[in-house]
Amino acid sequence: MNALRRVEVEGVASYTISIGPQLLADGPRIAQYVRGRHALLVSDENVAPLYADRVEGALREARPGLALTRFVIPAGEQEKTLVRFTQCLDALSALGATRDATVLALGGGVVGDLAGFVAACWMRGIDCVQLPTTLLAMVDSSVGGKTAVDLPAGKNLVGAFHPPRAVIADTAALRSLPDRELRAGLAEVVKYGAIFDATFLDWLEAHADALLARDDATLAEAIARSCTYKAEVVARDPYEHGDRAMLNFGHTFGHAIETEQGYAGTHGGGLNHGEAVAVGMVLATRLSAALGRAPVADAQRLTALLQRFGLPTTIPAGLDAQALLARMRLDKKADAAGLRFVLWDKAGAARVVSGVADDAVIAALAAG
Ligand SMILES: NC(=O)c1ccc[n+]([C@@H]2O[C@H](COP(=O)([O-])OP(=O)(O)OC[C@H]3O[C@@H](n4cnc5c(N)ncnc54)[C@H](O)[C@@H]3O)[C@@H](O)[C@H]2O)c1
Ligand SMILES: O=C(O)C(=O)C[C@@H](O)[C@H](O)[C@H](O)COP(=O)(O)O
Ligand SMILES: [Zn+2]
Repeated sequence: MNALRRVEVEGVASYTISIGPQLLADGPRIAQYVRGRHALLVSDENVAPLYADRVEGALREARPGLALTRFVIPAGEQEKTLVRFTQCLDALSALGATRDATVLALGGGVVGDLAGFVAACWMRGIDCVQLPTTLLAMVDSSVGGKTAVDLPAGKNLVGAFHPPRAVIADTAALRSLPDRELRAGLAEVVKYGAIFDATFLDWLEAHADALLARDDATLAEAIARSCTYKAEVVARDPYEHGDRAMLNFGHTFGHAIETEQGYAGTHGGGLNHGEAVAVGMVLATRLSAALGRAPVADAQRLTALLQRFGLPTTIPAGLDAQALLARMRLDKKADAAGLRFVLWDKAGAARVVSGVADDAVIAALAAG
């Protein structure tokens, strides 16, 4: 079934997530969210050759006279930087973008986070339409308004909450996605089952083969269900003062791994975000079990599902436990009292826990 699906994100700045095939060629659908006379399409060097002409052509046809330019970065996590942020602002200046301008983020989470942050800052905030092209971006990064760039010291350390004007996920774009990136997206999909709904884990186990085979209807269902989980918690807690922090399950460990690897990611021989989160979820379940939470059987089930999706579940060789712990001190959940972790009570239930002893964290890391 290839019908259009819509998920609404409620709240002060409510918006619609549209999910379906060929939406990047749907000029009127995209144009309805472009208010002014200026638009900047931000993309990367893998995605732009595949889809930028299609989006721009459709948009120009739907909106003759629109001043539309393109800013393209090299692909990869190492490009989610303040340098690219500044260059992107320069592109808006060159365009003469006014306050009703729109940034179009065409790509994965790297492009989405960077472009969203640019939109948050230009003239103190302009519209951003997210056009996610990776599974990870469709199920997670395009939704919720977290925008950021990385610093050498830590992931997403500079950013803003800036909800998108709309999210338009063209599921046909997933056909060109490398297998490794599909699997990375599945890590964040598994996360929703782990923290919110054990029956979603049942569904993922039952549909693992169809997801890996990129069955259109199954992928669309996984995207819509993931967006629904995220939309609910983001509507309740847009600025992460409370249970939105559950979405950080596996991320304290995962971000430390990404940072310690210098954001090498897919393009530099390291773990990408989804892979690092997969390892991080396994470490978080181990830490949870050591602290008397999370039945061992549930932890084994989660690990098995991640492995079935071809995701790593152990820390890459050569990373030092003390160095990773030091990285975690700049995690955004940490406060004056120290580190806070999203720990697991059981499949489908998690909570934020303060005061976790360093020794317990080191022990979880040392077990691999
Ligand atoms: N803001 C949030 O809430 C949030 C949530 C999760 C992740 N993130 C961030 O998202 C980033 C990871 O995003 P990602 O996994 O999408 O990685 P990514 O943006 O690096 O994309 C992965 C790779 O796939 C390529 N690609 C993208 N779409 C393609 C397509 N359709 N066909 C062929 N190639 C394609 C890209 O060029 C890149 O090489 C990280 O920086 C992470 O911190 C943010
Ligand atoms: O939307 C959220 O909230 C998330 O935590 C989603 C995460 O998957 C994502 O990686 C996010 O960027 C992490 O946020 P951070 O605040 O830890 O940088
Ligand atoms: Zn994430």
